[in-house]
Amino acid sequence: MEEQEATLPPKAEFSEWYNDILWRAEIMDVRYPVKGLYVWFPFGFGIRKRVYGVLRELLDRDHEEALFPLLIPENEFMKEAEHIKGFEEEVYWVTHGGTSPLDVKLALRPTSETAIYPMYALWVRSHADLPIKVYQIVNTFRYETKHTRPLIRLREITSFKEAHTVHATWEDAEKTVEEAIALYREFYDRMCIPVLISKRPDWDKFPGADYTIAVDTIMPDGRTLQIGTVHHLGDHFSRTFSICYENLAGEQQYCYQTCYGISERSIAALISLHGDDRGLALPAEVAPTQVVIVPVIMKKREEEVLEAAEVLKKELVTAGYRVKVDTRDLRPGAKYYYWELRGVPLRIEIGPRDIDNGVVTAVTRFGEKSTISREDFISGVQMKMAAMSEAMTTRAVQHIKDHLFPVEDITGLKEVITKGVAAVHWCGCKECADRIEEAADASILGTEVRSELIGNGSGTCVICGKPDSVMTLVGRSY
Ligand SMILES: Nc1ncnc2c1ncn2[C@@H]1O[C@H](COS(=O)(=O)NC(=O)[C@@H](N)CS)[C@@H](O)[C@H]1O
Repeated sequence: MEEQEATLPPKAEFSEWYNDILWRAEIMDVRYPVKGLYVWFPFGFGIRKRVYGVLRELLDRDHEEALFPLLIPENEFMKEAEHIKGFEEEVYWVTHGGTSPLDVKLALRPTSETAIYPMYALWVRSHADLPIKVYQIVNTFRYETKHTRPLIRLREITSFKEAHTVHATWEDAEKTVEEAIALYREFYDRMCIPVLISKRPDWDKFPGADYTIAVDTIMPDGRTLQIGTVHHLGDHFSRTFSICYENLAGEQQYCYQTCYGISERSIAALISLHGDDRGLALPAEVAPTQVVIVPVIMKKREEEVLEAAEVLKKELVTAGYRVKVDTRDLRPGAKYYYWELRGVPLRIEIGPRDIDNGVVTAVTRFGEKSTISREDFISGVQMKMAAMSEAMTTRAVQHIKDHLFPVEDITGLKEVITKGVAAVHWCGCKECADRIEEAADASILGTEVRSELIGNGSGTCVICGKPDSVMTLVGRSY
């Protein structure tokens, strides 16, 4: 990569900041010659690898990972009416093999229900085969016509984790929906990303689902980003694809299903929520480099300092950290900038005076400087890392609080909607929803909000004044 220029735009100019940081922190190369397709630089891929490593760790507790084909024959894709309606404008088709036209055209999976469920019909014979809890992490393709944006709105979704489960009863599927929500909460807690979980309005649920629970966060510019969804599919797909089992009475019983997905939007949120004017700030768990050691070179004792730095590195590596010693021939300030831009949580400086005093200097990514005594070095680093993640979570929660506005009338709604998410009471009827969305030039995000930041009490509808109206989030989204 050519040398990075001096500075990032301020994060307040979020769109410029976001595009710039993807380049300067070597996350995404957006120069690939197909709209909506982008290249993962090695450093960015290192973040993805660790973020999805956490996701796999959580899923592997009680799911199995599998892998289904990319290409879906038209006859299977076209089986479920609502699903088709929802995706027919977005699906890519393969029509030729070489120069020969295919007798059956093949869809590039936009999501894999219609690839997986014909196979589930073969896998489920009896009650004993249930539940199935399988996921895959693949690329999927959606011909998005809205503004594409790296990590946020792609035409090739490169990191699409999709779980597809099969159950004997509607209630078993509902229980799995709740478990999936809990898993997503735990995953985003580990990313230090606060989430707003709500039930999407019926007109915005996944095509073919009974209902959709969405996981949203609020980006620096106040717009929301949907960073996960959990769908209860009822028996819509099992009837379409004949996924059934013989029940105790010997009758054919249709199964009940769920599916839930996360994409690289999780990484867009990680970058956007924690980054600042100096660059990325990454939770230690997913930082490609967790500690950078910068030796303070003084000519007369250079060898001694470099040796001390290598000893510190060895101790950190033994303790399980990902460490770099920066011995490049650069001014210290240029080194600090380089590693801060890449979100390294902790910098250790070691010079002759530190050696003489038996300490090292520790500087967190947020600029807190302190000394750690040499004998407590590892435990000192461990405490700093934990404090950093705490600080990240606290800052991100404050950001959500600062962009969440309970309002009681349309005037209030119009005032706050450019700043963030409004919480209003809505009676649940479509007419009032249309009036809310029109007045705010924003969308109803969801009801049944599960967040300690929002009360769930009922109130009077912001449009028609009907009492017992429900707490509802309204916002502008990516
Ligand atoms: N074009 C896109 N680019 C990046 N991420 C996307 C895109 N479209 C959807 N996503 C993400 O993928 C998640 C799952 O997509 S979805 O359509 O809501 N749900 C499904 O496809 C279901 N089959 C569950 S896997 C969404 O919550 C959203 O975070």
